Amino acid sequence: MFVYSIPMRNRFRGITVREGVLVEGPRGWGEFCAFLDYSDAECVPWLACALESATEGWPAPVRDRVPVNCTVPVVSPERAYRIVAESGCSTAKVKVADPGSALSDDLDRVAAVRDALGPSGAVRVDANTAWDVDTAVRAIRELDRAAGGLEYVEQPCPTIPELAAVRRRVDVRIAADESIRRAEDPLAVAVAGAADVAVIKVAPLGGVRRALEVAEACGLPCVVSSAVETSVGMAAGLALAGALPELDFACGLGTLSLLDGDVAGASLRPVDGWLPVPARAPEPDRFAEFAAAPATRLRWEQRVARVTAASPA
Ligand SMILES: O=C(O)CCC(=O)C1=CC=C[C@@H](O)[C@@H]1C(=O)O
Ligand SMILES: [Mg+2]
Repeated sequence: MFVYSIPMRNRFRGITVREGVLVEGPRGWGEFCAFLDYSDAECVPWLACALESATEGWPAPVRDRVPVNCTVPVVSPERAYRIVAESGCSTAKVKVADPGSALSDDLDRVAAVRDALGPSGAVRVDANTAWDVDTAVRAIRELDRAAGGLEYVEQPCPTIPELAAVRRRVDVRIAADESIRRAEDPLAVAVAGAADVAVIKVAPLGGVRRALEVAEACGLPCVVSSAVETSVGMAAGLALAGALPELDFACGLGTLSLLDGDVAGASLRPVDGWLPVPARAPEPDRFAEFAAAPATRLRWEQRVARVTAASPA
């Protein structure tokens, strides 16, 4: 079991360092990297995903490469422009509604992203549950204008009824993310008519097979998105995107660019907006450069032991 610690190039999801555990099994390597604010119970599917990669392997893919969006953190318009221009992607997801920035900052950021993409690119935004219904309706209309049209808005509000209420009042697609990955019942979203798109993440949903079941059962077009893993964990996200019967949207699997390093020399970085679907995770042959400090290693070893104890036999 390896415990890694990698600095991030930009603050994203409230963190500036990415930590996690690499586990090896008969089918190769898996990554367990649930964010530190997750409870042991919430970590159970994340560990199951890592163990699936290491011990079972993945279902056969139906495609050999997938389109990828670039991900724009809460950065200046100038930096946002450079991130998109350098990414080679034709779709960009922009983080908005961060507590530390105003709507005007978000409007400037999405306008710069549109400038970098040109008129044919796709712009999506992610509010991570930050707004109430009225604020969401107002912000979405302004962001839609500033972006020259939005592909979709991800999780504008915290609850399914709020998503449904916003969806009735705006002309932009609504994507559900937290309502799927942190929900007791990931399928409630579709039942409530609360979203047009389902964001599916392989680790929080418990692995490729479980995520494929959720995708099929929710009956919505799906977007595969990462949890900001290293290339080891990213491979499982690519295996999911590779095995989905339909792939309607570019995948949020370009997040290695958010990390200032990678445990694998064969890094899964998009080329011209595409990533290959790998048969197994790349070897973490650069792990030694990112080995976590002893106290961090012990904390993660103890977390893995607790989550293993909390996992069904
Ligand atoms: O989907 C993407 O473009 C990248 C992944 C991404 O946006 C996220 C990863 C993990 C947690 C969140 O910060 C965020 C999300 O909400 O989708
Ligand atoms: Mg999201």
